[in-house]
Amino acid sequence: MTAVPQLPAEALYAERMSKSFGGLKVFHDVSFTLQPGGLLGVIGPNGAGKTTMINIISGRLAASSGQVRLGETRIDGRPVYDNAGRGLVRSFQQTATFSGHSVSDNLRSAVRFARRDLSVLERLAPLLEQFGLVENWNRHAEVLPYGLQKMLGLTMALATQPRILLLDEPAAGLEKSERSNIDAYVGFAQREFGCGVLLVEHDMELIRRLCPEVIVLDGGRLIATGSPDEVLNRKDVIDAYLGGGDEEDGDAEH
Ligand SMILES: Nc1ncnc2c1ncn2[C@@H]1O[C@H](COP(=O)(O)OP(=O)(O)OP(=O)(O)O)[C@@H](O)[C@H]1O
Repeated sequence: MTAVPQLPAEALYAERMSKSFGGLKVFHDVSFTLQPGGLLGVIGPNGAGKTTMINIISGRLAASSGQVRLGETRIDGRPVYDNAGRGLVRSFQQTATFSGHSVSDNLRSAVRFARRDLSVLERLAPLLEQFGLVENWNRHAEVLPYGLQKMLGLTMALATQPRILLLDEPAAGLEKSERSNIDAYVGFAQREFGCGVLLVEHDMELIRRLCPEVIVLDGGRLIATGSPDEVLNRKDVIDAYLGGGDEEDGDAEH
């Protein structure tokens, strides 16, 4: 196998990102920086704009104004496979695996999508073993239990050998007992690939465990930045959650 070239470690810059759908402005002037190897949590009630933000950063949507850069390169609105080749990938809230294809084929597809070398799968071996994907190597993705499908989707994101990883509610749909897999996954991504991780999540226990810093979105605006304990004690953040009626999993307690 040929050696996999290491992509440069570059920071992700969101600069006054805004997004409108027709006359509806859903995202307003949001700016932040994610350093290489860093971990930034993103929280906010339902409809706050978290998924829209990931759609813009991953290239699926162009910002209406402002921009997103990876190092010096503007990436919002660029083809998703282009950004994956550059080392930026996202995971999906729901599972995003190919039905009718084995675990092995799904992972190989992810490698090919980002134009990487298959040797990257060797680097993933400890994680594949830990999640129970090795013992299901030749089974079709759709017959796996939901939690395993979710971990396959997340591991496919890592198979693109990313430097910036955008995680859209990785714990959604997982049993409480399965959620420590997300801790292991994020730790592995940072250690093995030096990933900068943007973690969108409703599970506040997970956010508190993993994230030194979070940003809070509400109504498409960035309303707070700080440590999870700092922001979750702020009145405007508490009001945003109470107003938003987000009671998913009962996790947004303060
Ligand atoms: N393609 C679209 N056209 C019109 N409005 C949209 C579109 N996509 C998202 N929106 C609106 O943008 C706002 C933000 O939605 P988004 O899905 O980004 O929120 P979210 O914070 O991810 O919510 P959740 O936590 O429920 O996943 C919502 O009001 C939504 O209805």
